[in-house]
Amino acid sequence: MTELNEEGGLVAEVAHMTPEQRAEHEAEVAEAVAPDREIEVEVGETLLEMRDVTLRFGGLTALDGVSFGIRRGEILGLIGPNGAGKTTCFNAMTGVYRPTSGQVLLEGKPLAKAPRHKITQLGVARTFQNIRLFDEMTALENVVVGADARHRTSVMGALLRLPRHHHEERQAVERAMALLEFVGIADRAADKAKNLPYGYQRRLEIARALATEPKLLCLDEPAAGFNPAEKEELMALIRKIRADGYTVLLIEHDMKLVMGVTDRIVVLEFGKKIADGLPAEIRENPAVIAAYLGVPDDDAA
Ligand SMILES: Nc1ncnc2c1ncn2[C@@H]1O[C@H](COP(=O)(O)OP(=O)(O)OP(=O)(O)O)[C@@H](O)[C@H]1O
Repeated sequence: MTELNEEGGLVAEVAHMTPEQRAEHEAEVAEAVAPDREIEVEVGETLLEMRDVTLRFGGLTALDGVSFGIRRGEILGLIGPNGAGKTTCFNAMTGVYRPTSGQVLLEGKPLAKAPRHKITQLGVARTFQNIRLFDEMTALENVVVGADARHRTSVMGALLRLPRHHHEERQAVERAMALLEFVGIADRAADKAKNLPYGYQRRLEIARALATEPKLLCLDEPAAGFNPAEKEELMALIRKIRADGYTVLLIEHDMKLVMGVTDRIVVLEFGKKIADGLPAEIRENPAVIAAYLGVPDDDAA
């Protein structure tokens, strides 16, 4: 695996590897990225459930009796025209907003009034439409901070530099490095987030969300501003994340990407769920076509 030397610099050995060594190395990285997460539900069972969720902002009903489940191990697309309530769904799942009525359940347990950091600990992580990184921190530090949400050592332990804290710190750095490699930006680990190219910043957001070892990873328009080649790479990364055992919920405006990468799609319109099915079914669904009528494919969602 790529390692830190004593000065904290990066020693990248990957470039000199044989194809066999590289495959073995990639398997090691994938292993480090997905340590044993304790997930109670089996693959294919409902991991997170939105149960009849209504969310009002004053007189505006952003979500209106929305019900759907996300199954463990799937890539679920959440689409709908602008203002349909997609981001509000994310916000309801991650504790930013409380449903006016209805429930969000993770592994069958209601999230109820759990605060945001608690929901992160329980296993729901997200990225944002507008990138939110610590600009002055390095890429590596951004990921280590993300992992901190799961750290067991107390602040006192850190101050006293207890051996366990030291050990955890080292583990956190190694895992963060593996995460950067996994998303394909390890070569810029030591650069400040603000100096990274835009595509790298988006990937860094994903690495940081994965650092919390989520059961569910929610990606909010991860391809915004990407060119076609970058979109292809992102699709490959999302598939790789799922292959590593994660469950993914994806909000995305680009129909080609959504249709190409998801197993199932839920469609919202004016806060209501209007369809839920396989990509091929959604593409043919008259209610969905009507919702998007007049909107060219590439601009839709
Ligand atoms: N904090 C808020 N206060 C008031 N209204 C809000 C708030 N957040 C969202 N809304 C409204 O709720 C509705 C749903 O918004 P939401 O952002 O969830 O839609 P969206 O499907 O994610 O849209 P887009 O594709 O444009 O991001 C919109 O009418 C929006 O203006």
